[in-house]
Amino acid sequence: MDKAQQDALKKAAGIEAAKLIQNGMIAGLGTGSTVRFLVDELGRRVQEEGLEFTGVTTSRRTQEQAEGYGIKIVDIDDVDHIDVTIDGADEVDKNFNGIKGGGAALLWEKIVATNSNKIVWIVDESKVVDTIGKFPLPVEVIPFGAGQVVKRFEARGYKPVLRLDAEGKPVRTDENNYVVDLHLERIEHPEALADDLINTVGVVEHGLFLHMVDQVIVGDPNGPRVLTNSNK
Ligand SMILES: O=C(CO)[C@H](O)[C@H](O)COP(=O)(O)O
Repeated sequence: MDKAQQDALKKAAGIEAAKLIQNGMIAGLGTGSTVRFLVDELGRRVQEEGLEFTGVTTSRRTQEQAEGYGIKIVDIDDVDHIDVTIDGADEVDKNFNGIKGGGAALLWEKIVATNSNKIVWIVDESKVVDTIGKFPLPVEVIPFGAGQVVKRFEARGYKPVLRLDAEGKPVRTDENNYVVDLHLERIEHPEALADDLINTVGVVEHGLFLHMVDQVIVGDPNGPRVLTNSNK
C-alpha cells in the first residue's frame, strides 16, 4: 500500500468516526495523521452544519488544529466526563490490545482514554495485526537518569532506542519527557510487559493500551469496517 492509498483509508476512517460526535457531547480528540482527518471533518461540521461540542485534546498539536476550526477545547480537569474519545493507533490485535505513541503523545492519550466512557480507534487496515510488537513500543521516560533506564531495558533484552528528532536531539513530549522505543518484534505477553515497564523507576507511561478500546474503525478499500469489542 503506498502513502496515498494509506491516507485515503485513514481519511475514510476519520470521516466515519466523526459521525459519533453529536451536539452537546464532550469528546476526546487523539493525535496523529488519522486524527487530523477526523478533526478536519469535525471542523467542517462545526463551520457548515453548526455542530456544537466540547473537545479535550491529547496533544498541543491537536488543540491548535481544532481551535483553528473554532472547536471549543477545554482542559481535562474542567470536564466531569468525556463521552467518547477517538484516537489513532500504531497497531491493534484481535483482542483489541494495541500500541500507541508513534506521535509521542501516549501519556496524554492514556490519561484522556482512561477518563472516557467510550474509546474508539481509527486505523487503516495495515495497523490490524495478529501479534503486536513489530511497531517499536514507545515508553515515555523522565530525562533525569534516562540513560540508566535505557541500560536496564538493554539488560532485559528490550532493544531500546532513544527517539531523536531531525537534529539528533531527544524528542520531547508535551510533558517535556523523552521517548524510548523498544524494538521487540513480537509481544507475546503484553500484560506482563506492561507491569514490568510501569514498575521501572523513571518510566512515566508506556504505549501498551490493554483492555481499553470499545471499537476500532478500520479504513478498508471496501469502506470503513467497525469492529466492536464484545468483552467490554
Ligand atoms: O499514538 C499516536 C500518537 O502518539 C497516534 O495515534 C499513532 O501514532 C497513530 O498515528 P497515525 O494516525 O499518524 O498513523
